[in-house]
Amino acid sequence: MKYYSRRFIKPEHLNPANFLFGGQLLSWIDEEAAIFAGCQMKSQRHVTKLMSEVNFMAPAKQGDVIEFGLELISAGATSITVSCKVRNKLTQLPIVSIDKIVFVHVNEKGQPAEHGMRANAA
Ligand SMILES: CCCCCCCCCCCCCCCC(=O)SCCNC(=O)CCNC(=O)[C@H](O)C(C)(C)COP(=O)(O)OP(=O)(O)OC[C@H]1O[C@@H](n2cnc3c(N)ncnc32)[C@H](O)[C@@H]1OP(=O)(O)O
Repeated sequence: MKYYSRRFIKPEHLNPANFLFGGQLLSWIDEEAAIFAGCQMKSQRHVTKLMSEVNFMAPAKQGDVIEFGLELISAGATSITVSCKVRNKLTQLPIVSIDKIVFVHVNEKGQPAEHGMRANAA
């Protein structure tokens, strides 16, 4: 798995327990994974279809730098599946893991459309 962007945890990202808000992290993951999926499919028009179990393994806190790992798992005719891991940049300790995020390439009407890319399960 290759690690791409990094984010710095600031006060506005925290929940009442003073850890990184889970919804904020999921929003970042969706964005990072969608860009990764777009690069794989060479698509700027795709939607998130499914996220498998989200395993929050350890909290992140203010001042932490986290990084986003993404990997292509498989590709179908219109969809691709990627996995995501987020870890602490400094300690490398895992923060969250999602085995499957499915993106579907769509046409201008929002219907599934072939992305023209084929890959075997990695
Ligand atoms: C050059 C480029 C530079 C990069 C440039 C990057 C640009 C970066 C852009 C940022 C991009 C922003 C990304 C926004 C991310 C959202 O915010 S999207 C918003 C939230 N998502 C939605 O609103 C989607 C709502 N759902 C839908 O519209 C429809 O369900 C969908 C997704 C169009 C699919 O329609 P459907 O009728 O269910 O489709 P269906 O034909 O049954 O299946 C289509 C594919 O999905 C698969 N599938 C369907 N259900 C499932 C399931 N439950 N599990 C697994 N797979 C499934 C099927 O197997 C099929 O795959 P293939 O075998 O063809 O590969």
